[in-house]
Amino acid sequence: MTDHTTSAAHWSAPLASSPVDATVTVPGSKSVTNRGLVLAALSSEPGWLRRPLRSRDTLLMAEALRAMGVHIEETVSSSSASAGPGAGATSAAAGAGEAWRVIPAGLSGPATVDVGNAGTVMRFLPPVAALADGDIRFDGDPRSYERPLHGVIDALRALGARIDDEKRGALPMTVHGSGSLTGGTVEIDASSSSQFVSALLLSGPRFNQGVEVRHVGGRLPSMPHIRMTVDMLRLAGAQVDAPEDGGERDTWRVTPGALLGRDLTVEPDLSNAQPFLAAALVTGGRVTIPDWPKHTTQPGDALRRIFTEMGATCELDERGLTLKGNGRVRGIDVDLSEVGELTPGIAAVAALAESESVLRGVAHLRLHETDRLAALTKEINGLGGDVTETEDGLRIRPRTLHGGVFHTYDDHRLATAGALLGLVVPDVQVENIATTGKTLPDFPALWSGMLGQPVGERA
Ligand SMILES: O=C(O)C1=C[C@@H](OP(=O)(O)O)[C@@H](O)[C@H](O)C1
Ligand SMILES: C=C(OP(=O)(O)O)C(=O)O
Repeated sequence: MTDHTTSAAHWSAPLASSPVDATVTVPGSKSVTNRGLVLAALSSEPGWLRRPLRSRDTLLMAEALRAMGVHIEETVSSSSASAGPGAGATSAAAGAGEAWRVIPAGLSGPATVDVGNAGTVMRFLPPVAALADGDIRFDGDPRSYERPLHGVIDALRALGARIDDEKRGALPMTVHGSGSLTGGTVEIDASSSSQFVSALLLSGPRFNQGVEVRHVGGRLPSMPHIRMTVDMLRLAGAQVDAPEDGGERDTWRVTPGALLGRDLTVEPDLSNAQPFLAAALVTGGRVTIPDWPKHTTQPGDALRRIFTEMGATCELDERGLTLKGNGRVRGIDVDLSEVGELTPGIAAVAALAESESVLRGVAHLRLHETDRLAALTKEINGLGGDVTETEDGLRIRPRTLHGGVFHTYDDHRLATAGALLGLVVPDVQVENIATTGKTLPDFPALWSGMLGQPVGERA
């Protein structure tokens, strides 16, 4: 966690005056949208992405692919957020009917890619760049220089790519694409990010020999995200052998072959549904998220189990997922390795619980948007909490919290965690709420809408 002193305006988190009762339509999944864009760009024919997420991370992905020659046509509605038909009903930017048409073209440089602080862009695109004809320069936010990338760089070199990485294993760097990549078998240590594996698999069908990726090293985090990669590759026509099909442990094989243009509708982002569901849990209210998929590889689906253990009841039916709270929140002892991106939101709920929580298996969060373990500890304790960092997670003990500034370190999930605390703790000021735009466009309006407040009243 770097010391953060930007003077971005503070946002007065609205306090819930009564139990939340709302239906909240959340925008599309970041992880599905960015995989969908990459696969469509590598296809042999045009495809559609319907209800894509339009947020900083996905717009950076689209812009980067355009810079390499891909055509992406957008149908965008005029308003970015609107209050729903009644108090407490609200919908988001990526409304139904919006779509991106992706028309692949010969990938070429020279081009520059701004990765921002998007793990999916900085990891998924270097293999794409290796397939381009020309130099592709990668740069991004200062934090992107600190996030691990060595697994992708070393693997691409082993598979035949030429890369100049001035800082060795990190951004900024230039991939000298030669129009094709040999491919083959490669060993990587992906214990710092599952995105290393996903990155190599996504472009694998286009490598001359395909790719076999073997993870060697500590525990691989975020396995559902790797399953998402495998599922989406198969949907696009790729042949993939994965460990869950009885294959070798920690080994994936992608056969070379053409990818097909698809018409894909993006699921709502279940991890971004988290603050809204948590709002129902901590206020003893009720929130429904429409279009919650019956089957999904998104890690956010684990919220049904985790929040139930923390005291909620969850019901999945034709209206979507409805979570009800009863006004009491239990602590939890849980391994979050598979669903690391849910940690900030769970930590915020745990800080409001009646009993102790232990969150385990998430040491790799120290290398996310910020050092999330240090940031959560400092900020929750800054509001009077009792959080200690463990080797691989957090221990959170019940304490009565008070108001104050909740710093967010350019981390969207820190910002939504602060908003949640401010729902029940008076006078919480969240620093730089706009950072939520990394994956969740216009969060303040969605939050106000959930509370039945006129949009923008508190923003
Ligand atoms: O592939 C993906 O879409 C993601 C994988 C995970 O990354 P890590 O394995 O680096 O945690 C997750 O935390 C991130 O938000 C999205
Ligand atoms: C870790 C996250 O993002 P990224 O895709 O930048 O890794 C996240 O969204 O929680």
